[in-house]
Amino acid sequence: MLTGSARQAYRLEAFWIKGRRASRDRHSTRVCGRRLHGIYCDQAQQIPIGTAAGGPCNTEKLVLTDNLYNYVLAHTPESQVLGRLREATAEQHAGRERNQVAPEQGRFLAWLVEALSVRSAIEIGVFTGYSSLAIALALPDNGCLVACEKDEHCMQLAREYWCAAGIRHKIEERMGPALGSLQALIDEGRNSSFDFAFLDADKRSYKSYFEQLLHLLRPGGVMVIDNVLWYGRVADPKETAKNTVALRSFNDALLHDNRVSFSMIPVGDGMTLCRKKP
Ligand SMILES: C[S@@+](CC[C@H](N)C(=O)[O-])C[C@H]1O[C@@H](n2cnc3c(N)ncnc32)[C@H](O)[C@@H]1O
Repeated sequence: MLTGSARQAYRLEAFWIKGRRASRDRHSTRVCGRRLHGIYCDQAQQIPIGTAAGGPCNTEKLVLTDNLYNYVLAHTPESQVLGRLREATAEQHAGRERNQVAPEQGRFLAWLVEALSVRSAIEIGVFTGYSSLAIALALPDNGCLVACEKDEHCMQLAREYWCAAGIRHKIEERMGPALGSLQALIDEGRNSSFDFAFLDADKRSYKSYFEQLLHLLRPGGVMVIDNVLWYGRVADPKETAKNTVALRSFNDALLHDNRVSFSMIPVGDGMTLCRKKP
């Protein structure tokens, strides 16, 4: 039984559950069945590396049923202000609330920020500010989140809740197309100054954002990239929409990128955690 904001979140996330289930089913049969990528090399250690798709994959796979997802939500702490923002987004941006990260993803981001002792963070794609708020609440009082967004309309709700949560002073807004905002940060000499980045904007620009964020992250810094499974479509060759193709290409390119180590996690719509190698 869910209460209050968790129940609301559960309703909002119903489609995520479907997307994730489809993704898992397709992923398991496709990925376990054949080798998807060639051998590449971990330059740090000069060890040839294949992918986990190369051999048998008999590990028991967990199907995230509605009941189980309900259980996950019931064990996902969410502050009241985050719950209220979720409800306000559903009311004021009805039909677009799926843009928000799921509650367990917000919690995961906040936990990473705490665990990695992040002081300076950057987010690409704010929408109504749910993930920004989760990150900023987890930052120390003198921490900073640079929040990049182009849509002034959705930022109004974000600002309202950042103020309500008492974390407005931690947020530096960068309004406008994010490629320009990131280039401005690079030009201002903020290279290698960020501990943490969260990428959640237009999918076709992910490769460009990734390159810019690599400049801005310090060595050892961590970047989290959202929607890497794109409702399971990345694993379905019949899906040829531009966003799907872009995400597939982004995921493939990472396999050969020796500047980072990474791990793809099937949480929400899929998140990849990347660490810039020192
Ligand atoms: C998926 S939503 C972000 C959701 C947010 N991270 C959350 O959890 O609430 C993507 C956002 O990226 C923004 N966006 C898309 N293209 C952009 C661009 N070129 N520059 C800046 N923001 C962009 C959209 O306006 C939208 O608000």
